[in-house]
Amino acid sequence: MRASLIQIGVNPDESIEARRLRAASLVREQRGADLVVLPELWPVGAFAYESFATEAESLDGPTYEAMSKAAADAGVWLHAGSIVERDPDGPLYNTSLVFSPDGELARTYRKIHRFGFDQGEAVMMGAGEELVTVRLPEATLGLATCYDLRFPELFRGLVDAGATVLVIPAGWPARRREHWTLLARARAVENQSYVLACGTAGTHAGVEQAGHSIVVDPWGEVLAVAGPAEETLTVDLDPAKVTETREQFPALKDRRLGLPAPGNRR
Ligand SMILES: NC(=O)CCC(=O)C(=O)O
Repeated sequence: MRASLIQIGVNPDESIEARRLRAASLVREQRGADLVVLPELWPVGAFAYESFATEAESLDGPTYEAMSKAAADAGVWLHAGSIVERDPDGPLYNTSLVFSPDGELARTYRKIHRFGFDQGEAVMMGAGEELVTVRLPEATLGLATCYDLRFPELFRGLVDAGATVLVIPAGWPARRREHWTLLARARAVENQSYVLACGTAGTHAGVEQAGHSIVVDPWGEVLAVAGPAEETLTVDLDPAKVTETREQFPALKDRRLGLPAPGNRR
């Protein structure tokens, strides 16, 4: 199973429309891959809070249009990263779009953990409430977005729902790059799953992006890692390796769920 992660640059000198066209063309170049992944909020920029409301799109908006066509032209499964979704009946959401190779919108995922504490995304967007997996012929994707990476219980839920490849689009800042790499490997090891973590390059809203998109196998080996600049990583995954790892080192079977709260035992 061939996966391509497009670590696109998000910079203020490029318009959103120009970036959409460029992203679509980069996706088309990945013909021959099974799965292509773009990062979080690449049209507007994950930290461009002041543009969230004006650039919000409906689920059939311009990013949908461009990515649906690109997926169909390339004949790939496309995790098109996320958009600022305008729900006509509710708040904005940070919503990922996954297309099948015929360009159909197969699944959407609204980011569950919003970043910013008491500002930015955390106050401007609604929180997703639903775990999302996507069945591909070779693997089951478990979806998460950026800050979600810090919440291991989300990934356990995805694994319990059958995920074998955890896909994490992000707009992660350079100043916490070590966290990004460490957490991506931790999620792979503890869940005995592939991790495809795709970040952005460039600097927007004054926040330098980490880049360093990373692909980790179910044993925690780093298969590929990008540099800080725009780059596409292409990696061959072996779906059987998930089953092998889980059988040969069956730690997931040793979980102890439902233990009582701490008592007063000495
Ligand atoms: N866009 C994000 O979710 C940023 C997350 C982040 O910067 C962090 O967890 O650190």
